[in-house]
Amino acid sequence: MSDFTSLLARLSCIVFPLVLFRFLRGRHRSSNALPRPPGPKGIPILGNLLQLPPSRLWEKAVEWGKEHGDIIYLENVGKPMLILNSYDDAKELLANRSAIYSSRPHLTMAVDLEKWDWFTTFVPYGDLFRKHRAYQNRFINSLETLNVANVQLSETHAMLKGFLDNPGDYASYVNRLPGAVIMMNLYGHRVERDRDDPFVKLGITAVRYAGDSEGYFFLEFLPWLKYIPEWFPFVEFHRVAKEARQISHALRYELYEIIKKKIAKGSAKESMTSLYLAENTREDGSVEDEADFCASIAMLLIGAVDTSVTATMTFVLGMLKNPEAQKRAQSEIDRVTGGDRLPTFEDAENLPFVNAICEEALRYAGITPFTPAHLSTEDDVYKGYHIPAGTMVLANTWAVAFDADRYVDPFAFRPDRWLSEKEMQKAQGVRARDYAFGYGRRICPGQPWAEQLIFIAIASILAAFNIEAAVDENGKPIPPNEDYHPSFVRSLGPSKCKITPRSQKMVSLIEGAAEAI
Ligand code: HEM
Repeated sequence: MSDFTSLLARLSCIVFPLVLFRFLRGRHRSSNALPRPPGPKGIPILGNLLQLPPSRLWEKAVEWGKEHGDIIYLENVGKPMLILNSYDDAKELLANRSAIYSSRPHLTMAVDLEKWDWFTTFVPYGDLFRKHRAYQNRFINSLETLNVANVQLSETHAMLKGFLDNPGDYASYVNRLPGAVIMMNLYGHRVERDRDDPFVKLGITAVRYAGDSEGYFFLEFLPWLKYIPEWFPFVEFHRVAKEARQISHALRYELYEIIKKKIAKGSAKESMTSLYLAENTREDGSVEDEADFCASIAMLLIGAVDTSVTATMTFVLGMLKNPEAQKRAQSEIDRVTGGDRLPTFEDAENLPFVNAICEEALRYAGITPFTPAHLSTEDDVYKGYHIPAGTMVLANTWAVAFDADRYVDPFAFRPDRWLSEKEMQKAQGVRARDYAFGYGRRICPGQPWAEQLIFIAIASILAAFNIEAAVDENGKPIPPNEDYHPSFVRSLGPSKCKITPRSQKMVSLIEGAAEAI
């Protein structure tokens, strides 16, 4: 955001009478009600708007929590916002009371200007949301429909081959994996091994644009600013919105149209799209409910394309931070596979420590530090506080994941925490998978797909490779990269490390598996 726009935003709200009117009306109403939950004191009219940091609000909320408690109430230009720093509150409001906490706020930048209105994450609770869910659940929650496991396994083997051929570039193979699987599931589209796929790239770009739209939060509180004409000097958001609109349209329709033609020629592989078209193409060639179907599957691409990458990159980081855990997991795998085959999904139940590593990667990664905002649709009372209808509610997953009252040494990568009865008692049985995927009716529909992929990716890497810190010119280990990019979906770049096959046997197993793809 340019300084000018920011200044304009702040000044104009002081003179804008409608805002003043809303503020006065809000104050009058609240005087008769129960108190709002505690939170940092704001200033007249703007409320807490100027206290919101440009990024890492989740960390600021932890700081506020020390003074105000786990439930933090803010008001930004009269718009109520609630941050929930504890798991119990998030579960109570967003899951147990999900009948009234399952909508989404209307976002000026993302929805009005960038036209991500078809993103499931931005769709308010109602018929359209239910329709998206029905399409998504049919294929992604019942993984057998498209034989997802086979695709996940063979693309994991392609990743191992990449590690073998080009270990220094391991991050690019980790990045490729979920995109390759989901493209095959959704569209029957094969992502080439050694080339950037334009559609996966489109998906990643879309996540970036949609995530970055948060940076224009002033538009959410001063939505009339969107009417500033495009030619107005120094107004950057219109340019960004224009780019995003093109990406939004391309993502929703372009690949779908290509696949539709392939299907008509009989040259496409079975996928969510081919099954849908087979069932829903009318005699005149038109397709039932096409626009919403396109939207709900393109959203699955968005959901899948980078979230599991952060978990797998965090796993590599974890192995560099905790080499003992790596050795222990490898011995566990060798006991189950005999060291002469690659792991399969059926091995999962016999690999508790590997599962604990997956869980720790999910916790440590803090992939979505805030659950995307839920919106309350009715007035509510909680713990003696009044929560007005229309409150934007953010569950602070980052605060829960690194809560020292729940987890011993939360900033250490310690998979054994999930296997210790004593530590699980302290954690009150709350596992990373209980909060990493959100809550209630909006819970992530891709959870089973993601957990399965993360397991097979991590188990396979552990079975086949040793991951060690690289050393500098003085022979000292180079510290791993822990610098997560702080966005709506956190991401982590590669560390300088050595990735070497554990045995000649593993080399030939990987070569053989890769040839079979
Ligand atoms: C480790 C991987 C993943 C994590 C941590 C994750 C996390 C989340 C979270 C926190 C939400 C918001 C839930 C809420 O508002 O309460 C969400 C929503 C969503 N996720 Fe995921 N996700 C992951 C993988 C996936 C995958 C693989 C897919 C698709 C195959 C997917 C598709 C979606 C969709 C469509 C939504 C929107 C749901 C809605 O607004 O109702 N996600 N995810």
